[in-house]
Amino acid sequence: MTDIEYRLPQRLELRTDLPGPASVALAARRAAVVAAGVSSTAPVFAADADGGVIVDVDGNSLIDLGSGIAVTSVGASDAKVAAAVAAQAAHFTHTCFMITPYEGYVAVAERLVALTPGHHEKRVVLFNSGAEAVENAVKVARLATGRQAVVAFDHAYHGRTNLTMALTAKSMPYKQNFGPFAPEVYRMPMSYPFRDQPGLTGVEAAQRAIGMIEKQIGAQSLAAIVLEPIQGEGGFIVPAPGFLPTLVAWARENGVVFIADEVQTGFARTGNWFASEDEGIVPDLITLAKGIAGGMPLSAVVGRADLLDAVHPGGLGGTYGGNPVACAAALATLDRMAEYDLPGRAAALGARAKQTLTDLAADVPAIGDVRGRGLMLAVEFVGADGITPDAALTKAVAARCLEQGVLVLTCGTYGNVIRLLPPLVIAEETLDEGLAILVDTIRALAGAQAEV
Ligand SMILES: Cc1ncc(COP(=O)(O)O)c(CNCCCC(=O)O)c1O
Repeated sequence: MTDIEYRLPQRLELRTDLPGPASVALAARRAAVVAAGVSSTAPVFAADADGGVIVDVDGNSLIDLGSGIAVTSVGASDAKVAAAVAAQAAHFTHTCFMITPYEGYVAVAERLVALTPGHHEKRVVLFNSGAEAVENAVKVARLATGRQAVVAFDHAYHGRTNLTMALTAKSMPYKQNFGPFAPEVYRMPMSYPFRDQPGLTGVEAAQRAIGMIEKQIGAQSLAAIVLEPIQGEGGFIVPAPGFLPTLVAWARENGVVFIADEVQTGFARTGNWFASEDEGIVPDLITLAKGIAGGMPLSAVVGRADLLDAVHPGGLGGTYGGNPVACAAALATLDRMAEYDLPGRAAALGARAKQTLTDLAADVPAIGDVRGRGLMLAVEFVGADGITPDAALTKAVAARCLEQGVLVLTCGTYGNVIRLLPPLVIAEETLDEGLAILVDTIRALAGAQAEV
C-alpha cells in the first residue's frame, strides 16, 4: 500500500477530559443559537483534522472511525484537495452552471461517466446533497417511464427531504411528525441474512419482494426501485448474494428503472470504486455523494443517457448544483483516490479489521453478527437469546470508546449496530489502535453484561 504523508501527528492524545473547557464554552454558545433538532455525536468541537484524526479545540487528538459519516475518505484536509479548493475560490466560487457554465462541472461528469459501472452511454447531473440526488433520480425515472410508483426497502435510508423521508424506513428520528409524506412509495422486505429465516437465499428474498411488487403495485405502474447495495443507516445490511442481480434482472425485463443509492457505499468505501461492482450489477441510475469531494458538498446522478436526456431542457438543476469549488475538490479527490489506490487500501485494511472483529465475535455472545465490505464494517449486538437487538449495549460501547478518544458511530433500525467508516487514508497503526480500544471496550462491557 502507498505510504501516505500526513500533516498532523496520527496519534490518540487526550490532554483534558472530554469535553474540555473550550468545547464546554462552545457548547453553551451553541445552545443559545443552534436549533435543538440538530444533534451531534461528539461532545467536543473540531479545531483541525487530517488523515485518521480529529483535533478538538482543547488540543485533544481523537481517532476518527466515522469520517463524518463516510465523507472524508481522503481525509478532511488533503493537501491536493485544499490547494484545488483555494485555487478555484481565488477565481470564482459560483456562477451557477445553469447561467454561466464552467469546465469543472464537465470534467467531473467525464470522470463519473468513466468510473461508474457500465459501458453504455451515460449522462450526469450534479447537485449538493445525497437526498437531492435521490429526489432527482426518482424525478427522472418517473418522467422517463411515465409511471409513478417507487419501491424502497425495509431498513432503507435515502435522506431527510419529503420524498426521501417517504423512501426512508425508520421513523425516529428521521420522519416522526414530519408528514404527510410523498405518495406512491411502497416498501418491500429486504434481504437481511442475519435476521431472515434461516436459509432464505438472495434469490428467494428477491423473489419474495418481486411477488409482492407484482401483487401490490403491478410492474406496469412501477417507475423505479431504489436500493442501497449495502444499506447504511439501516444497519450496514449486506443482502445475500443474488438478491441485487435478481432484482436488477426483473427491473430490466419490466421497464423499471433500477436506482442504486451509493451515497454511502460509493467511491472506494467497500473495496471497489462502487458497491454495485461487488455484486456485478449495472444500475440504470446511480446516486452519489459523501466521499466524492473530500468533504465539500457535492452529489450526482449518473446513468443511462436515454433516461437522463428524456428530461426537457431546464427540467433539472438548482442554484448551487455542481458548485465550482466542490467540483475542483472532487477532481483532486478522485485523483488522490487513484494515486493511493483507495479501493485496494479499503479492501486490504478492511479485510484485516473484519477478521479482528470476527475473531472477537467468537468470544463474545453479545455480538450477533459482523458484516460489511472494505472499510464499511459493522458489529450487530444482541441479547442473551442471540437475536433480540441490544441498543443499550451498543450505545454504551460507543460512549465508552469516545471517552477513550475513539469516535465510532452507531446505526441500525434497532439502534444496535456499531459501524466502522474510517477515512480510507487512515494510517494502519492508527486504525489498529482504534480497533484495539473498540475490542477491549466490547470485551469489558459485553463481558460485564454476560455476568449479570
Ligand atoms: C444511502 C444514503 N442515501 C442518501 C443519504 C442522504 O444524503 P445527504 O447528503 O445527508 O442528504 C444518505 C446520508 N446518510 C447519512 C445521513 C445522516 C443524517 O442525516 O442523520 C445515505 O447514507
